[in-house]
Order: sequence, then structure tokens, then C-alpha cells
Amino acid sequence: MELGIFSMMKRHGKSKEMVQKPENICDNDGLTEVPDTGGNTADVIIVGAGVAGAALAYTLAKDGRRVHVLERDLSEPDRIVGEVLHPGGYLKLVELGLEDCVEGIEAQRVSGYVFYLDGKNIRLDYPLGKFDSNVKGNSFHNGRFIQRMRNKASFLPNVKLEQGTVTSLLKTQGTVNGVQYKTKGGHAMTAYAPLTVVCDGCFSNLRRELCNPKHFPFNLTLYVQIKVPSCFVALVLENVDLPYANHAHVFIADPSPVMFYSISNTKIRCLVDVPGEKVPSISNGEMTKYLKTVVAPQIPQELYNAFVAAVDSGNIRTMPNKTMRAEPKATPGALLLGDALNMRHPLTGGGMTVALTDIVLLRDLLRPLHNLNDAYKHLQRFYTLRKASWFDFQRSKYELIFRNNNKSWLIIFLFYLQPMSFTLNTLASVVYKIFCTSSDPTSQELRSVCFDYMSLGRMFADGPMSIFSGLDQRPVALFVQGASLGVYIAVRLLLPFPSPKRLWQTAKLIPVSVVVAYFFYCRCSFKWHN
Ligand SMILES: Cc1cc2nc3c(=O)[nH]c(=O)nc-3n(C[C@H](O)[C@H](O)[C@H](O)COP(=O)(O)OP(=O)(O)OC[C@H]3O[C@@H](n4cnc5c(N)ncnc54)[C@H](O)[C@@H]3O)c2cc1C
Repeated sequence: MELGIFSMMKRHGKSKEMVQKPENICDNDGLTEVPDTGGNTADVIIVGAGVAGAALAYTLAKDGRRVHVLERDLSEPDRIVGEVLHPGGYLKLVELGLEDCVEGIEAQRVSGYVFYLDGKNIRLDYPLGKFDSNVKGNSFHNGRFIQRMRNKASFLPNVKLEQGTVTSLLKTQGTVNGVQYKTKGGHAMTAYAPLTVVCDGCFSNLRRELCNPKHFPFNLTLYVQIKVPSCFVALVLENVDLPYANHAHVFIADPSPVMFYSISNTKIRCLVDVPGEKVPSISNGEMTKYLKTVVAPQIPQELYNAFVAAVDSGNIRTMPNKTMRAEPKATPGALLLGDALNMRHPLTGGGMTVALTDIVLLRDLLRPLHNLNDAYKHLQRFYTLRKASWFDFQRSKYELIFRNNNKSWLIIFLFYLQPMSFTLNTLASVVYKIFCTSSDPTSQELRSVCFDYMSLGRMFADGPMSIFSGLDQRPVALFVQGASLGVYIAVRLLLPFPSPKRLWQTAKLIPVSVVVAYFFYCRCSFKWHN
């Protein structure tokens, strides 16, 4: 499938063989050394047309760039990832001009979440009071959404969307200047551009080449540290309604949460979190047994029959939930984006919101550049600023502060900057930790305290939901919530009389509850100059 100006060129006798394969190719640290042919066929090569790649292709092409997208499989994806887009992510879609991609795909409005614990539930709506009525959360088939974005991008005349699997990055004197790829027909090809953006998702093969190596004992070198705290087991429920329409439902179950949300007019997705890297085997029936004996008894009556029917249908799929801090190595000519760059636990559904926010940032950084050969400085800045967006802040002041090594950056970071990746990544780690059972009674107590805290409503519900939905990206919002939770714990446990047992519980709980502050501290210690 090839569309746009490139296919027109092809019709007029110019094939993609326009760029000759260089003669002296040799491997060097996973990168392939090639002479500079100067024969760029595009301004930007994008590897992968998933959420990040397709949205970026459209965005850069709208800014007049010639974009060559290479996607391994252009048919509609059928995956269990990226099905809930929070309002914060939707606002980014609007900024990119892609909001119509959630139309015509049976996307369901999501107005908020309902959390269940020990037979009680609380409904928390997205705090959308300040926004237009069209701002909303959405849930949908991920494949339909991606296909809409791919189509929208490929209609632009300066986008070439081609099916091909990128096998390596090409470089000249340390600068990435293109990619080597295999076409659908299995032919090895090369493509050149001053900028290559790697968006090949959570199983990225190319990220290793663009990340800082980590050195471990016994001469072990890892390029990225990926953790798999749990896996999602996915089912589709049919012919049933969720107890609360237009809400995602999270059951804080034992040993870990179970989620339900609509993905079309008739289908409900169920994601069962199974802690650890391994899930019970589907083939020998262990999975069915696990779902029926461990999970089903915790599912409320309204959904129970549909849940068991979904298990019996045998349509059970699994996916590892990976987490990975962004540890990119600023490389001239190349950039990582989306899950290839950074991953967080998907329980809070923040991945697409972070990716779309990063695209807005990248677009704005590249916009003033006529020639992407000069993009290196801006790519470095992208990695720094995605953790601390600069648009609410004057760049000159920002740079001055760093140059002078002035510690007042912390205050600026807390109050003024809006780093979506920071807040959503932190929230995802904290929420997942709190919602999982452990044998430690302190953590069980923490779950119920957090639940009761959110049940207080008003700012105690709106605060966490603003962060959760990507509407409030300020680190200070996280900090305030962490601190206020700490105070709530102390008040709840120490009143009316602070018995020795209660004092001991509080002493144990507060440090745990202020896990938010802990994560906050850890993440504040990142390097500003990657
Ligand atoms: C179980 C699960 C549930 C999730 N649920 C949500 C959710 O509800 N909401 C949310 O916001 N986020 C969710 N996420 C995270 C979200 O899916 C990701 O953040 C998002 O899909 C990242 O987009 P991406 O473009 O980086 O990767 P992808 O969307 O995975 O796209 C990568 C693309 O690259 C292509 N590709 C790979 N290798 C190559 C190659 N060598 N050459 C060419 N093409 C290649 C692939 O075919 C694919 O099309 C979930 C994640 C998981 C694991």
C-alpha cells in the first residue's frame, strides 16, 4: 500500500529504487556505516505506524515535511492495547487536528471511572467542568483508531506510507541518516532522511541503538531496563451492560485489579491483571481454571455470567505490562518516541496520552526549522523537555537557570512546568503498587485508606482524577495529593485516641502512603542533560 506524492512519482516512472544501495556497508555497534549519498527521499522517516507513528506522520506532513512511514503490517491491528484515551489525550488529538479519528469507529464516551473495593464502590467523573462539552474520554478498538489515523495521514500528498520492516538504522560518522528495511515482498531496501523517528512500540528492536547502555556486574551491559510487573489477560464480554454507563470499571480485586470498559456498541473489554511475568497456561486449561476460580467470584453479579461466558468462549489473550524509564542517548539524526522510548503500567491507561503529548512537543520544536539536518540540538531538548514542557515557560529563563546550575529549577519544575510523562508515569507506578494485594497488612490498609480518601469527593476525588485523566500535568498536583493523603491517613488512624497500636500503624503507613513523594523524589533526580 503506497499513497500520496510518492505513488504519483512511481506512476511516472520513478520507483523507490531512486536511492541506490551504498557499496560499502559494514556493521558497527549495531549501526550500519554507510557513505552519505545525500539522496534523501524524505525529510523524515518514521518507523512504525502505531499510535505515535501515525499521529506524528500526519502532524509533520501538515507542517510541510515529506514523510516516509515504514510499517511492518498495514492491515488493521487486532490488539488489546491502547483502548482508553483520557480527556487529556483527547485534547492533544484536538491540538494535532486528529480528533475526528475517534469518530465513526463506534468509540464510546468515557465520563470517568468506577472503583470497587470490598463490596463498596465510588464513581469518579473526569473533572471536565472547565472544558467544552465535546472534550471527553474515549474507548474504542485500538485497531480502528490506528487505521483512521493511518488513512488520514496517507491522504496527505507528502506522506508515503509503505509496508516494510525496518531491520537497522544507517549512519554516517555517528549520524543516523536512514534505515534499512525489508519490503512486503522480502526485498532489502534503504531509505534516507535527515531525521529518523523510531516509534516501533513496546517490543522495539531498534531502541537499543538509541539508548544509553547500563553496565552491570560480570560485564553485563543492558541498553534498556525493562520490567514486567504483571500481564493483562484480555476477554471480550458481549450482550451485557456495565453497571454504570459510560464509565470504565476497576475492581480492586485480589491479587490485583480487574478492569472493564466498552470498546464498541456491543463489546466490553475485560482486562485481568496477573502479577508477575508469567500467566497460567491457556493451552492446558490452567488459565480458564484461574479465571473461574480466582477471578470470577470477585466479579459482581451483573457481569458474572457474561464474564464466565467470555472465559468459556476460549477467546483469551495475554499481553505483558512493561515498564521502562526513558533513558535515551541523544543521537544526531534519530529520535525515539512512544513505547519505544518510555513505558508505564497500563492500568491507568496513560500511554497514548503521553505519546500524543510528546508529539505536540516535538512538532513545536521542529516547526521553526527549515532544514532537519540542524535538528540535533532540538532532539536533545525534546528528551529533556518531555519531562518538563517548556511552553508555559520562557526558554531563555529556563536555559539561564540551568547554565547557572541554580537549584531554583525545582520550584519552576514543581509549579510552572507541565511534564505529562512525569506525572502520568509516576501516577501509574503508584496506583499499581497501591492496588495490588500483598501479604503485608499495611498495604491492605493502604488500599482501603486510599479508597476512602477518594470517596470523600470534591478535591479529594477531582485532584487524583485530574492527574489520572491527563488534564493536570503539574508535578505539584501529584505532590499535593501525596501530602494530603498522608495527612488523611494520620487523621484517620490517630483519631479519636492514638493508641500505641494505631501509632504504630500510622508510623508504618505514612511512609508507604507517601510513596507518591518517594517516587516524586526518585524521578526528580533524573538527569536534566541527557
Ligand atoms: C495491555 C496494554 C493495555 C494498554 N491500554 C492502554 C490504554 O487503555 N490507554 C492508553 O493510553 N495506553 C494503553 N496502553 C499503552 C499504549 O498501548 C501504548 O502507549 C501505545 O500503543 C504506544 O504507541 P506506539 O506507537 O509507541 O506503539 P504501537 O502502537 O505498539 O505501534 C508500534 C508500531 O510499530 C510497528 N513496528 C514494530 N516494529 C517495526 C519495524 N521493525 N518496522 C516497521 N514497523 C514496526 C508495529 O507493527 C506497530 O504498528 C496499553 C498497553 C498495554 C501493554
